[in-house]
Amino acid sequence: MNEKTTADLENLRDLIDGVDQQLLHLLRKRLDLVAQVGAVKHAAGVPIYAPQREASMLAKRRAEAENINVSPQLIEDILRRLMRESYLNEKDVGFKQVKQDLGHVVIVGGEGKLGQLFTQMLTLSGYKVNSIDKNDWQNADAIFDGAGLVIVTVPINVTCDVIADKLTQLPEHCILADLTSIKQKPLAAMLEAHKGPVVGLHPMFGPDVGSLAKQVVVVCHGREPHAYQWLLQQMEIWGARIVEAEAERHDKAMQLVQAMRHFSTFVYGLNLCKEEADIESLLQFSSPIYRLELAMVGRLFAQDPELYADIIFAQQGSQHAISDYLDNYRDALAMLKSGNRQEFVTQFQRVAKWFGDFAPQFQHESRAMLQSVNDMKAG
Ligand SMILES: C=C(O[C@@H]1C=C(C(=O)O)C=C[C@H]1O)C(=O)O
Repeated sequence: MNEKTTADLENLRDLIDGVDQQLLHLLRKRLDLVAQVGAVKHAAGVPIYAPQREASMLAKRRAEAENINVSPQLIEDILRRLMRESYLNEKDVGFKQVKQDLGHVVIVGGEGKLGQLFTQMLTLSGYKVNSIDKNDWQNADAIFDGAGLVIVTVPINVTCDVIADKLTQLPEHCILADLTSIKQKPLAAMLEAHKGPVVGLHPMFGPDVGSLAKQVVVVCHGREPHAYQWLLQQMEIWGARIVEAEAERHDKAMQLVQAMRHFSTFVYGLNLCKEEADIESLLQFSSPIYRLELAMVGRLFAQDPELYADIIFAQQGSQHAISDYLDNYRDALAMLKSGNRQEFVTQFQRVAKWFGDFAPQFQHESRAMLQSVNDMKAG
């Protein structure tokens, strides 16, 4: 059935179409300017992401919006979306090469998704990048000869063996780095295998990010930090935020941020599957928060089980965190079964107090996410 309309409505809609077309041309104009910014940054070696510029621009536009009775949140949302587009467009012109006299880069596991992403970013920055994978080890001597940087990005469960077995004869001044999502063991293995500069990196994002702008890379220092300072600077030019951490503290945090997180998501999915939940009808009845939750759970199962098995099984310590969770779940279930409503409220308040200011902050952040989940509905 056609949507109902009137002549007045059609007139107004024509005017709106005209405004939207103007918006489109303005967008084109903005994208062209951003492309010029990209070229200037490329020449000057300025990072793709400029947080101070963004903050001051947003503050000004919000104030101007209020003056003409436009919601400040509306202009902020639009500008943030445009800035995301900018990062992608600025990337197209490439990046300044911080280290000119490096020799080539070798990515061990370059055929993997993260390996491909780093290959792309390094190539866009003017480095010569070679890859070595499972079947190329007979050519290893030639591939590593003259290398200035070797980045290991192979599955976690073989990382330490690959380092110990294959990376003991690297050129003396070559930097050895890894991208593994745990840090203590690979870092120790790299320090043992190689006498030169060593650094542990953990990119805190998946390989499907379009740009590294605002993405976090954790850095665990190994040996001779001055020798790889340029690499951190290079990643900052890509827009990444470098967060330094002790390997032990990083691994402990990962028990919650990764192993626990992914394991509970796995169990959530397993439960839906065993309960034979009907996803179609769940979606029909879903509130935005449920839709978001289902999307977060569902996206796990669109990915590689081996990768998640690696992350979850990599650390013995994770099992403690996960079984603590089970204990808490069991206690909470006992509270429910005993009908102790008051205890639920008391515990709720305890947790709320513990979250402190983060609770309202998260409520605010998630509101924007929920609204965009709702925006995506069509038909
Ligand atoms: C265009 C720039 O690059 C990025 C994108 C911005 C934008 O789209 O307005 C603003 C700041 C930077 O994070 C810039 O630095 O001006």
